[in-house]
Amino acid sequence: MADEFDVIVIGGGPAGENVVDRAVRGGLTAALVEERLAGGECSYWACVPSKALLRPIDLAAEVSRVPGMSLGPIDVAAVLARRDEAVSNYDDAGQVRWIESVPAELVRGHGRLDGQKRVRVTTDDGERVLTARHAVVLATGSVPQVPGVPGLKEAAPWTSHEVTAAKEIPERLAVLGGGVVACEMAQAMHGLGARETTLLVRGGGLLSRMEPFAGELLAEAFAEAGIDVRLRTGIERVERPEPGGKVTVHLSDGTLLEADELLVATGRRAATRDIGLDTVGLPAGEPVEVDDSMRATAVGDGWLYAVGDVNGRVLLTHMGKYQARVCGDVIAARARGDELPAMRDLADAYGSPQVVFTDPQICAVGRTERMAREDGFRYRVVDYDMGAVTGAYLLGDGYRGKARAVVDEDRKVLLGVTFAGPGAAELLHAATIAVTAEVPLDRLWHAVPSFPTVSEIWLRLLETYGL
Ligand SMILES: Cc1cc2nc3c(=O)[nH]c(=O)nc-3n(C[C@H](O)[C@H](O)[C@H](O)COP(=O)(O)OP(=O)(O)OC[C@H]3O[C@@H](n4cnc5c(N)ncnc54)[C@H](O)[C@@H]3O)c2cc1C
Ligand SMILES: NC(=O)c1ccc[n+]([C@@H]2O[C@H](COP(=O)([O-])OP(=O)(O)OC[C@H]3O[C@@H](n4cnc5c(N)ncnc54)[C@H](O)[C@@H]3O)[C@@H](O)[C@H]2O)c1
Repeated sequence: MADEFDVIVIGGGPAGENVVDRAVRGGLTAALVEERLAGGECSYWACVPSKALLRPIDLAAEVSRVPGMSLGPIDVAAVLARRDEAVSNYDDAGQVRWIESVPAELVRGHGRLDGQKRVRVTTDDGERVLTARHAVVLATGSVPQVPGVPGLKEAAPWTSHEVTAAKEIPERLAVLGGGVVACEMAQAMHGLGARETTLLVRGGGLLSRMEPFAGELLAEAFAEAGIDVRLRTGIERVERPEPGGKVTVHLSDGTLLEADELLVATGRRAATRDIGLDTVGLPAGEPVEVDDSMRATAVGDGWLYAVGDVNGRVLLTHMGKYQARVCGDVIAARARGDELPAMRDLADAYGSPQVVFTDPQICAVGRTERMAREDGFRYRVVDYDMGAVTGAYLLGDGYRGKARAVVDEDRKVLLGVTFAGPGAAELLHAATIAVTAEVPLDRLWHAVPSFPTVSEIWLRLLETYGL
């Protein structure tokens, strides 16, 4: 049986869902193919559960900084129950209702491209072939990457999938990696009761894509909390004789580390190994390269698009959703015969905003100093101690934080901003607006921050710059 739709989207995560929404708003019909749960990795095994696990730890840290306030021990069972509620108990009925309301058709099963504008879906009942009048969109996301260290795969370590869905907190947790998943989940597990948490970090610092001071502040906070961060430490071999039993990790310095669980957080790869890319002349297993309208650059006739993690541009939900809005609008405009729809992905090029939800929070948008240098800008760096702002002092004793602005000296606009400090997440969008809208600094000077908020950091940064 062949079914025809204007647009077929493979992958029902945040990116895929948003393409469907925009394409249908643009007057098209759409099918969404999903093999697991509608809502994707983000809703069930990534953003949502990880933040549900981190929130009580963040709050406990806030309370501990205010004299006269104290919290009892965290009720771990209640935290895990709230996490389960946040992921709708791994039930996607709410998402399905939303998809139906768009309206779009949800096709449950594994989708594969089958040549131009065709998608073959393996369903529980057999197979269904869908054809697209205008476009097929790949939104299959990404999967955890597990390095080929001897014994590692056989040890069946946790990845982000298992740690975000944890039913129990391991007593001793070893974490491989020093990126975002490693830092967030190490702090979550430690805060929820892991007695020994050890980060094994290949490089010289945490969060290496951020400004170096961000990782340093976080490492200090980890050390104070008793999380053992071992920099420049690789792993050579892993042993786990009993499935689910004790893990022994052989480290590059010749020592051994024993743990009850090992979390591998060493990055992700595009989920493109088994989606029929070969049928349209693309290499399986690689991200699908796209232009700024999200069209796959290597496929003729402009019918194939890719949004979200699968295109490898930026592995963040909000950026995948933004790309999806661009993509849905572009497909609808092209279907109407508009050859040059105005909608284009501009934000990725500025540098996408990101919040790492640790305590301290690490928030950044645009270019770091290193990126500004590598991209050939004539720039100046402006730093300020966030703890010296009255609003930060009032949030709690011992507030430690740092802000950095990277200024384009030729155009007098911001190239990037980083805030590292407790409760900094909500500061970030102001920075995103200033960077993306390229607000001139002498104009930004007139955006007066309220006293006594941490936002006064903006005033201090501009004063330090010389305004
Ligand atoms: C632990 C963790 C925490 C994170 N926290 C944040 C955060 O706080 N903020 C943030 O912005 N980002 C965060 N991210 C990143 C974020 O999860 C991803 O960027 C986001 O999920 C990407 O969305 P997507 O729609 O591209 O893919 P996904 O969410 O991965 O969805 C892809 C969907 O496609 C389906 N699929 C795949 N192949 C097929 C196929 N062949 N047929 C049918 N269906 C298929 C999958 O089942 C899945 O449902 C986090 C990631 C991790 C691992
Ligand atoms: N709050 C958020 O925004 C958030 C939270 C979690 C994840 N994410 C997204 O998910 C993506 C994946 O996160 P991640 O932490 O897995 O990846 P990452 O790229 O942030 O970090 C990977 C880490 O693993 C290390 N590594 C890589 N290969 C290794 C190897 N063979 N041996 C030892 N160490 C190795 C890297 O040096 C790095 O420290 C990120 O790109 C991020 O954008 C975002």
